[in-house]
Amino acid sequence: MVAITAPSSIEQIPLMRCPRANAVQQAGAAVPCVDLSAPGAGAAVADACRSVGFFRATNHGVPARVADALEARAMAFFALPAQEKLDMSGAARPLGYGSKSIGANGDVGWLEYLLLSVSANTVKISSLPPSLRAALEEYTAALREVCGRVLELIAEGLGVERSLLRAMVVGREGSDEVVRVNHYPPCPLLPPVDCGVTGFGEHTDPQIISVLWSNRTAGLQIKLRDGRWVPVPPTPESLFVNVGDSLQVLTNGRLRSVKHRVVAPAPAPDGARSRLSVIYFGGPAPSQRIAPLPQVMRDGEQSLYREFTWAEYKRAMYKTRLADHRLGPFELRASTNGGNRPGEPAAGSADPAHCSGGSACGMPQPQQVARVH
Ligand SMILES: O=C(O)CCC(=O)C(=O)O
Ligand SMILES: [Fe+2]
Repeated sequence: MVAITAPSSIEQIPLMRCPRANAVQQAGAAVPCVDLSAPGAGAAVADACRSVGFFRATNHGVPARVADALEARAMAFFALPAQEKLDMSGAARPLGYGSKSIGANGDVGWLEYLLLSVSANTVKISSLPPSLRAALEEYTAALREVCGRVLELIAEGLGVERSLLRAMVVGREGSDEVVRVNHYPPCPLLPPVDCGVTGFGEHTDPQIISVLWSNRTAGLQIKLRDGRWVPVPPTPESLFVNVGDSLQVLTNGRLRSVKHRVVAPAPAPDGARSRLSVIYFGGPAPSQRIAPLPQVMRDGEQSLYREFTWAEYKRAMYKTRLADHRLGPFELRASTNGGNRPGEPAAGSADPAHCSGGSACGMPQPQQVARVH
């Protein structure tokens, strides 16, 4: 989840360098898949969260009709005139309806979205169409169960008490549950070869975990530990689980939050479909202390992070850009590369993942952004 501001008049959306077509075939293998109902699922989930920070979950127990109903209601909402969408949900500050502008600090993408807080299983915005609200509430209730189950499996895989992580989010009074519905219409711009138009810029999710569903339209990519970006093939019958920054801290870095991003759907001769994704973000209560859990630490192990509360981390996050290494200021080890994650390029240095300066896409500097109006 990221902070959102009101739609702005921003006219330029950055391009990103995309994995070549042959990487798409390898991608399936790079994304771990865990059957949540299988014996040994705890070890498999913990392994995936250690090695990639992301996995595809099957046998998750959410009936297909729940996501299908939400997709239909959400697409009907996004088809409304912009003013009606704004009147119904308010401009995203950070909650509400937003278009192209993500957060308060200049991030832009080819998308529109609804960002909603859900507590006591009630979507907070009462002026949304009742059928959309009902679909969101049913979906959230189902996803909360998946989140709880995954957190139990992670605890089991880490060898700690089963309810330890789950209890921070599920059934905890005041926990910070947020749902985001992202709509990426087909983008009419033709980016240079091996590039795409940014749908949602690279970031990690700050919560404990997030669970994503998408329709059949591709676009999500994750960054592997070796620095390669790989596309995540969309499978609407599966859910995708992201390790968030808070879980990284709670496990003292054993599990690592995954960088991910979305490339906007390209125009296709057969008429590309919109991408629709719905993400449930499992965040703790604002007063929850986030620090390495004593239960996961070995004797004498040093904490890699200073303790903070979830409210403190959220405040800090609202001041940053999507791609910033937001845990940097909370790390206890001296940083040697300007607050970026170990092994990642320092801010402002050439990152081969981006279409920058012309080297990646053969484009001169001023054209590294796409004009959208
Ligand atoms: O839309 C997607 O597929 C992912 C979006 C995302 O990462 C987010 O909303 O945090
Ligand atoms: Fe995300």
